[in-house]
Amino acid sequence: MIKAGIVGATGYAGAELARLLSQHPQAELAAASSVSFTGQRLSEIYPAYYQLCDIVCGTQEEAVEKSDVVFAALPHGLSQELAAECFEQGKAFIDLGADFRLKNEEDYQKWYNGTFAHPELHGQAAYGLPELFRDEIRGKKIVANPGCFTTAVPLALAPALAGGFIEYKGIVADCKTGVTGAGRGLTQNTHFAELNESCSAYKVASHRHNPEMEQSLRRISGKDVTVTFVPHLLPVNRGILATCYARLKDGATPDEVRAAYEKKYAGEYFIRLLPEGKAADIRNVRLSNFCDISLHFDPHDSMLIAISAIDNMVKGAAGQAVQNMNLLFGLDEKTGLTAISPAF
Ligand SMILES: NC(=O)C1=CN([C@@H]2O[C@H](COP(=O)(O)OP(=O)(O)OC[C@H]3O[C@@H](n4cnc5c(N)ncnc54)[C@H](OP(=O)(O)O)[C@@H]3O)[C@@H](O)[C@H]2O)C=CC1
Ligand SMILES: CC(=O)N[C@@H](CCC(=O)OP(=O)(O)O)C(=O)O
Repeated sequence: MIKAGIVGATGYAGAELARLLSQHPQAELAAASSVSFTGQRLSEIYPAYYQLCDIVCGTQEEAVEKSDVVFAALPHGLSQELAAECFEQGKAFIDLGADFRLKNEEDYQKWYNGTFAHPELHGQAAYGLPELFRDEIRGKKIVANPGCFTTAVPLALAPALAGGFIEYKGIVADCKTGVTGAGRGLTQNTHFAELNESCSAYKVASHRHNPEMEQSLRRISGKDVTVTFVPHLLPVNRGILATCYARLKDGATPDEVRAAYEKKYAGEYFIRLLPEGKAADIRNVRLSNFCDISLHFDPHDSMLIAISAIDNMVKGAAGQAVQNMNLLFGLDEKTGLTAISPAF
């Protein structure tokens, strides 16, 4: 059994990891850490886990010591020293935060107001989006788990961009998210009365996931891709819906675009390319590690509209982190992640 530890286990992403790891047939939750709840059981904080995941929260140091793989589910900026400690001790490290996602330090400074404390570790870190960058993940000790929007948008656009079927400028990603993406702490925007029965845009064209999604799309296409990205907050707990608009190049046909998606995602268990006429829907991926993608074409304006849906807490965070753990430890990627969504 792989011994897994979660640092920041009491937050939403950490708690979701605890849920998935407690059901994993080849891993055990060996440690969970918290600053605010040290000494308390995770099931005291999240009663759904009563008698199923009663682990007592300890310190960060204990989590490292007891684990083969350490998951960090901490606010941005707190993972670099922890990664260095794990690396020194030969432990695998999977960061759910953003400290290792951006390859360019200037981008990291601009969007996260931080520096690369251990530049050599950034060189070692793999970007953990297996369906696009699987080969770089195998054999690594540090994995930067992507953010939720930065999973949904690149998966929706990658085959069209890599195949050269769409213009790489002028792409628009209009995204909706569930409120758990904001974490457990309460803010005015996530207050029930402010959120319920509404839907609002935030960080319009100024969200930190913008450079991250462009980084992935540039890597897979070799082009200087730009994306106009606008996130919106929905009054639901879970889910990301990414509606991506891109202009088709002259001569590109819907059939060949669809064929490129079929080819790229053939054999990708977690990607479900929906049949023509269906639209991706967050309800159908809820609590699962699947990413549903639907393709639509607007002939009068020569547009591709690629829509992806994921559960932000699973494929957008904890599920993908477990998928990366499976890859690092040579397990079948699907291990512990085959749950399907409830039908309604
Ligand atoms: N929610 C989501 O959909 C996604 C989240 N992520 C990423 O996962 C990470 C965690 O997010 P999320 O769970 O939503 O956030 P939460 O705010 O819900 O949880 C944050 C966790 O970090 C701990 N923590 C806070 N401050 C400190 C500190 N100074 N030192 C040590 N521990 C601290 C808290 O624990 P305690 O107070 O008990 O110590 C808590 O367990 C973030 O980097 C986020 O970007 C990534 C993808 C999606
Ligand atoms: C609703 C909400 O606030 N969502 C978060 C995204 C959470 C996430 O996936 O991203 P990180 O890991 O980069 O934090 C946001 O827009 O900042």
